Amino acid sequence: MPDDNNVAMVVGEMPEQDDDDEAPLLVDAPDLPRVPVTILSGYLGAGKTTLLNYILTQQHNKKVAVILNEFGEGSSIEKSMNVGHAGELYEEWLELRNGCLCCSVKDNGVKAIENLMKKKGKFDYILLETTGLADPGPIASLFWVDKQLESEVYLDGIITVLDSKYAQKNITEKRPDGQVNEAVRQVALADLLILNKTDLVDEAQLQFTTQLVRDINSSAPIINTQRCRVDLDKLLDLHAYDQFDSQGYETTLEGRFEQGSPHLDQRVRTVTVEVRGSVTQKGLDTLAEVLLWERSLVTPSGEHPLIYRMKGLVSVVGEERRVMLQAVKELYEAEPVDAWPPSSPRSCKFIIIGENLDEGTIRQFLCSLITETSITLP
Ligand SMILES: Nc1nc2c(ncn2[C@@H]2O[C@H](COP(=O)(O)OP(=O)(O)OP(=O)(O)O)[C@@H](O)[C@H]2O)c(=O)[nH]1
Repeated sequence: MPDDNNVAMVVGEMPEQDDDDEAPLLVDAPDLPRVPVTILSGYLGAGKTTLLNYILTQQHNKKVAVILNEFGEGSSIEKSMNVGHAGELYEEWLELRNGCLCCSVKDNGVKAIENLMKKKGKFDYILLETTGLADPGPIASLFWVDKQLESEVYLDGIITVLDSKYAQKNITEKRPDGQVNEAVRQVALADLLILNKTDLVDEAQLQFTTQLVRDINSSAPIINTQRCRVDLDKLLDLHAYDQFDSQGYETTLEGRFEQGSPHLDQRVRTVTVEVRGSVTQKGLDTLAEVLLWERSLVTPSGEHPLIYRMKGLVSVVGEERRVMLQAVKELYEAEPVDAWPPSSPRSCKFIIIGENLDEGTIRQFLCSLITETSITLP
């Protein structure tokens, strides 16, 4: 049983509903050394393998493992890879000259990687390349593991590579089933966006594509590259899932009045909200239930918001520390991080990316969870 200071560390999908009003019983997670996993996402031909090759050949003093992912794709999609040696498919670990490792994993999940680590010894970093048509959401869920399960790996972030020449076409393409297409999902879930192949477009097209991408995900930094050449410090150790992205929040705020370039599918966008005051433990539970699990919020046009990604930094009644919220689809975590600065007024900040987000509806809902001063900030 945790003591009262150890509140609020929740990870979970939709739990069995309980009738009582009790706050979740939570303990602080053990702090174990763990290996970061970066998911490399991006549409077909955007430059994911080019980025991998680039990282592997840089000086970084890290023993990096590259994993070609076929998670969630059934058993045998054969992708020829050319990391290190053109055209070969690595079923087994391949050791590169600089000590880096490559392999292709067909089993699902963290366990497969942990087993591989047992066989090959620990490495410092894992890069996981997804297939060009993969939705990174379910893959992120596999690696975003409850700290209390004491996994040896943790999700550092999702990097999405875009082809500057074709991104506009890929993003605006309508799927026959009316669903949001994969290119849009890959942009929405990114913690870092690499706008690659800038040599193939002029300044006007680059700006147009940048705006298109910003309209979907206005919190992730965008880096323009040729052949994915980018400072490794900007790619690795993002800690996107264990820190609140204050810079991303500010960027989104700055960009919010510029949103609205006329791309064809504006269903997916980013909304930022700050509400002054504190939320109760019960309010936190309601937030996850209504926004993520039941999806019971209704916009004026009768749609239900679908959250792809949510990040928050909130004040919780009775908790002296700031509480960080992280969510990917239905997976949700709330964890106290650090003390509130003494002079800083208590507030709750959110960055939300998803479908059918109506800012007014979301703001009103979040205000309804606040028990103390419910002054809405501009
Ligand atoms: N002109 C130009 N070509 C590039 C750039 N970056 C990568 N390419 C080329 O684009 C092609 C596709 O790059 P890959 O790195 O294989 O792309 P990918 O995302 O791994 O491709 P898939 O795995 O098939 O989805 C290759 O021929 C690269 O050499 C760039 O900045 N400019």
